[in-house]
Amino acid sequence: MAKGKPSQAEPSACRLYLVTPPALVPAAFAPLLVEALDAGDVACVQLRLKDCSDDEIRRACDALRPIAQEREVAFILNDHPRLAREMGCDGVHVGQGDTPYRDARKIMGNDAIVGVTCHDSRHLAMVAAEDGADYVAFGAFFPTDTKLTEHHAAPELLNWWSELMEVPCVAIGGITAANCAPLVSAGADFLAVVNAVWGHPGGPGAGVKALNAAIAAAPSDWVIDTASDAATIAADDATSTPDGSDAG
Ligand SMILES: Cc1ncc(COP(=O)(O)OP(=O)(O)O)c(N)n1
Ligand SMILES: Cc1nc(C(=O)O)sc1CCOP(=O)(O)O
Ligand SMILES: [Mg+2]
Repeated sequence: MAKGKPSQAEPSACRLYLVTPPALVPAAFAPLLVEALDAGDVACVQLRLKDCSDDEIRRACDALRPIAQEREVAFILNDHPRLAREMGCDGVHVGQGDTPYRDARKIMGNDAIVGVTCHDSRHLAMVAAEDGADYVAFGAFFPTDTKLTEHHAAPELLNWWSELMEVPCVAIGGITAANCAPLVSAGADFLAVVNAVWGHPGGPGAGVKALNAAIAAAPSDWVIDTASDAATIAADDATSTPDGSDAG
């Protein structure tokens, strides 16, 4: 995953960020990961195993990390900076209840990617960016069955962030090919998905293709429909920059 911010002039600069299912059998999952990564454009893969031992995570890293890195796709481990460093991952993702960003950075070193969950909070995102995070993640944008979520983010947050900040932003939570356009148009640099790829009825390759196509087709301009207080997108030259106090 490129650490620099993609050009604002390219509406399709938004890229896919795959997050694994929370439980998997590495030998069975490896061909599915190959299928997904060979189907289209993917910037990075996050290994997100919940309720697994360190050794189970090590075994999954050994099986899956080379598949991503051989394809120049960044391999990021969720939650575990020490394991991420030990296992040669390209980065780590930490949430607000995990190892604090500054400790994760010390463990991983300056060249690694360290991303931070910021829920729907402008304040958390500003702090993470000022501390040096490589990306901030906002969510959940839509209902999801993959994880119990307490926070709900709206596309306006992505638009505000991308107008103001250089640090890339990741959108996560219930994102599908059918609903992702407003997030792309609002300025998301990456769309992080689980079920839209691993649960796609046509298989993960079809999931990646559908998301790549939806990202490419998303309108480039962002308009707020103030009458309904909902974010709507219009493919015209109008621009709007929502500005307000921190909701988070
Ligand atoms: C890209 C991305 N964004 C958010 C999360 C969620 O992290 P966290 O809040 O720590 O919750 P868990 O994923 O650890 O359950 C993420 N993993 N990745
Ligand atoms: C891991 C995770 N974090 C979220 C957050 O809001 O921080 S939502 C989420 C699950 C994303 O899975 P799916 O694409 O299947 O909805
Ligand atoms: Mg976490």
